[in-house]
Amino acid sequence: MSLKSKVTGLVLAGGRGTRMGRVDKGLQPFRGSTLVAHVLARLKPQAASVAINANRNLPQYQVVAGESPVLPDFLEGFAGPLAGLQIGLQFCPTELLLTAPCDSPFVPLDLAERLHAAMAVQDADLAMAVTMERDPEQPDAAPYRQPHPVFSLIKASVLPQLDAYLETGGRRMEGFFKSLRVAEVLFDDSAAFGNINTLEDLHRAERATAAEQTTATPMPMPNADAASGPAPASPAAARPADSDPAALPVDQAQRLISDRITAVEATETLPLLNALDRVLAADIISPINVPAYDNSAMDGYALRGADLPAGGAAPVTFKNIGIAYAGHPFTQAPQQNECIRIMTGAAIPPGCDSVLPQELAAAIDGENVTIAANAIRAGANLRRAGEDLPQGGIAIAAGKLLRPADLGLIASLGIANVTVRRKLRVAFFSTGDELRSIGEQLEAGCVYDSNRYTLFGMLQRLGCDIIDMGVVRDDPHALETALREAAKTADAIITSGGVSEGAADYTRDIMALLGDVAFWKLAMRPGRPLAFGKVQAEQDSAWLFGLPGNPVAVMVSFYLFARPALLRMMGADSKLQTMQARAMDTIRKRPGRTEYQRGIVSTAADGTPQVRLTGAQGSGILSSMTEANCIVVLHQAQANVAAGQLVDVLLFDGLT
Ligand SMILES: Nc1nc2c(c(=O)[nH]1)N[C@H]1C(S)=C(S)[C@@H](COP(=O)(O)OP(=O)(O)OC[C@H]3O[C@@H](n4cnc5c(N)ncnc54)[C@H](O)[C@@H]3O)O[C@H]1N2
Ligand code: MOO
Ligand SMILES: [Mg+2]
Repeated sequence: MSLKSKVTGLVLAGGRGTRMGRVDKGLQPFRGSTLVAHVLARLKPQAASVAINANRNLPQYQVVAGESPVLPDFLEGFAGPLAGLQIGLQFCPTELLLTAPCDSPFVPLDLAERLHAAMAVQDADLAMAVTMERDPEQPDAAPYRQPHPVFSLIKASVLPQLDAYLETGGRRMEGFFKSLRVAEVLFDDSAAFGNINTLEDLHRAERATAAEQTTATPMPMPNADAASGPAPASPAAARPADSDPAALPVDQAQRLISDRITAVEATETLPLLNALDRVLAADIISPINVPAYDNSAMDGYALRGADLPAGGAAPVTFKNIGIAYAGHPFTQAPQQNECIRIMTGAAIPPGCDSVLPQELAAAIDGENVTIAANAIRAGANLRRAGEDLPQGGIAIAAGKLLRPADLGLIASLGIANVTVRRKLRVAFFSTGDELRSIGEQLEAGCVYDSNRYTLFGMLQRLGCDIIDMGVVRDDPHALETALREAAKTADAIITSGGVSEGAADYTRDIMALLGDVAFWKLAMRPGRPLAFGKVQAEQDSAWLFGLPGNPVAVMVSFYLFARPALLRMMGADSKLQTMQARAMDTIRKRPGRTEYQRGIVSTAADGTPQVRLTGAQGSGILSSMTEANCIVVLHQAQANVAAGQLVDVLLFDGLT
């Protein structure tokens, strides 16, 4: 049963509109229709049916609602959203009710899906959206959690509890929620939950181009009309007041991305030699003990430990009765004080449990081998059956990116074919009118496109199937075509450029039009702007990573955001390995953002790791990137680093 068939949508439009001069908020004109029509249009694809809760102007709401019901509160006197929720639950013909207020024209299109996922995992009665916000007055202060109780998915079965709560005179949503098991779901786009509270907010949002509202475009997606022409209003003025450009910390952005991304399902079974650099889809279970039998770790003499003098205190002489070679076992058990000449890897003869390395024999005289006092312990120099891998044990766990050692281990088990995840398809292109490809004439004001080459290299290293889509001009139609084509063929799309606020950068507008894409300003340097979300092209979709255009920023953003996400899609572990090294010089650093500085890690005279920066750290300076073998990570709260202090270092690990 699809989720949609279990969900009834409810647009909450029953308020008094106090902050909007008592006008009926939902009916305010907005982008060619009304606010409530936008919310309705965004809930409809997520629900079997949708109702509107309204207490005034019911005929007008009915016009917007069409066939859908318009439900006035059951309680008297504008009792607030809980009264709307009550009538919604009374009406709700399905298991679940999805609510959104009438002044949130940008409500996410995956609201039901994401709330439901959390509800199921946490066995909750209700799942509610939360966002991380920053105080615009105090940009350096820690972000805080902002709950959005009116954006909730609620089990219809909680109605008796709500009735009881309202009966006691309770009117606050948070108060009622205290009696429920509530799951909170972190959404990354504050603007989507930005209600339009004042007429001023409304006019500001109305003036904005559709595209600047990022995830905000109502379904169905606007056509080319909306995609043509530059954005007239300045983006800062265009976004709702609460989508403050305050920067998002790196770890939060990483979590927001990883929360949404799942591994591709499809797998394929390949001959072992073709599985290098692929991600194992199922555990490799050892069909045998490795080693399969007890064998010698040394060339020497196999003997019975019991024949060594007690405490090993005296020399002792053994009689050699035969030879065991690797592949040619000696099967006769020795008698007391007899030994067998044995080679490394040969099976230990029956009854033996110790090996004397031949160089430790005090004397060899014909078949007599004399062992000096204390030369070996009983049990020495044996490799026991199963000591590497026991039969039936997990030899390699699913999710491992197979490297040469893994191929060797799998081969040691006699396994010929392995099941791996299918390769990821990643499309990438550069954006910008100033870009020229190698071989083209470099006119004044132009630069050669380097990002496509760094991206090519990094994607290739990750083992993706790559689709190089070249340079796309700063032209809305070309960008739309490229993004659509990429969404049809690829699992992920990586673009560079156009994600900041520049006037000729159409990338943001088009990305927003084609999908549910958030534009972040991150508290980091380089790599401040980043776009992330899903681009849709009919039934197909792909995750989009819109990386900044500056040549070093694109690499750092790839490394920190795209790479872990792609690895996650590949079903692989994505942890980045850091180490610590001593700063060789002072490093200037401003608290409040994470800085990633290019460095060279080396070994100091005392053998410990040390690091120095590669020089100019501008985000366009690629030469200092090529010299580097690591990134020095200067954390958000960190200030200037004195020479000799330890700093965290991310090794490139072959990626760059
Ligand atoms: N007013 C503001 N301006 C900028 C901000 C900001 O917050 N407010 N952020 C700055 C930061 S930080 C970065 S990073 C850049 C990112 O800008 P875009 O992603 O929009 O990239 P473009 O403007 O298209 O290009 C920036 C820069 O990089 C060069 N570039 C782009 N693509 C390539 C390529 N494929 N190969 C080589 N070089 C490339 C391009 O020519 C520009 O010089 O925005 C800042 N501005
Ligand atoms: O951070 Mo931008 O990413 O300085 O180049
Ligand atoms: Mg550009």
